[in-house]
Amino acid sequence: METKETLALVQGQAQIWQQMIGSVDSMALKCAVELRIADIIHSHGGPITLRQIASGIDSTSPNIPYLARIMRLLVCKNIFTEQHQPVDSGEETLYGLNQASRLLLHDAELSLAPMVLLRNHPWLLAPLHWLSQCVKEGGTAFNKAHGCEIWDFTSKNPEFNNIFNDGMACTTKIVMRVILAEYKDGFGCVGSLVDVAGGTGGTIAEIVKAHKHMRGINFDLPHVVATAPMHEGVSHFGGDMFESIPNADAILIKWVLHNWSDEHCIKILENCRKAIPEKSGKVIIVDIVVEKDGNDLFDETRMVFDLTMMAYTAGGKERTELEWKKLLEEAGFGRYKIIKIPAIQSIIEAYPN
Ligand SMILES: C[S@@+](CC[C@H](N)C(=O)[O-])C[C@H]1O[C@@H](n2cnc3c(N)ncnc32)[C@H](O)[C@@H]1O
Repeated sequence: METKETLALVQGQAQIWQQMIGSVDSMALKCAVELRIADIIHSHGGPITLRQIASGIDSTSPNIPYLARIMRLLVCKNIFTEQHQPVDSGEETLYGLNQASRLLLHDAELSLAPMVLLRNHPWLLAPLHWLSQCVKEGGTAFNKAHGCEIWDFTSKNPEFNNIFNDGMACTTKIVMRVILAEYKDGFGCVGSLVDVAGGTGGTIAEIVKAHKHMRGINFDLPHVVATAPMHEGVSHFGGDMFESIPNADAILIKWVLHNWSDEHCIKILENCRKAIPEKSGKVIIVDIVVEKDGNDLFDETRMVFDLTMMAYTAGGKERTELEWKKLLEEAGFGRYKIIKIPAIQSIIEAYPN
């Protein structure tokens, strides 16, 4: 009979093994995206055999046993489906798409494939090896790994800049679908909207498309807007949010403040306040609100995001409601409202005093 101690030893091992090899799961996911496995299955219009997947891979001699092992893990992780059908020689396995692998399609309207490639890029994985050093002596893991801060790195490295912007743009499409559905009234009376640190303008383009009365301004660093495509109803503006922000009725700032320390956020939010009307203006923050004991589908992911902010940015973090309240008060926003949406982020509307 198993004693309490042996049971605890088994359970403890299982927990640690699972946590220890979690990075292999991410690598298998990256492998599937690089090999375009979801796209190959999709192009056949339904579940296919391993050989059919292999024949779609960009290689003259794909290793089918290796592919089988990758697929076995991804089926076990519920990323692809598996079904068995009888054939003359026994049975064969057919691999299909589900709600998760459909998000790995490269050319789909909604895809997380570019984000999988960004998050698992060696340039973003390297800083994670420096976490313990950061705990011992402070500093930024990204800087320790690469010798500069992340925004200097993106400005000097066009390849990483593109990978970064593509990753951001694909998640924008997904969260924007939710925001446009859940926050229609919030944009209704806004005549002009600046998207602060809006990347290549995908977010503001979607909002202007849905709210034709609105004038959209995409604001980001000059090297980012330099590569941004034209969007109808949107003008691009290159600049530095720590200096000044173009004037508008309202400001959107999505997935930006979590990159910065409280001191930096206060400076950005003060510049936001100067750019909007004192009485009718509002700042629409789209960012994570951490709930330690929550039971939402994204709660654990939100906490992991906090560690990535710690690794990649100088002082960035995911904040609890109390931390947001304090930050907004210090930047001169006396009132705020949190609107929960079915996404990793929430909407925080902040009004000037
Ligand atoms: C995490 S991305 C978010 C992009 C976009 N808001 C989104 O949700 O996809 C942060 C953005 O901040 C921009 N950024 C960094 N420093 C900035 C500054 N000083 N002024 C304006 N934009 C800045 C970066 O270029 C990048 O596009």
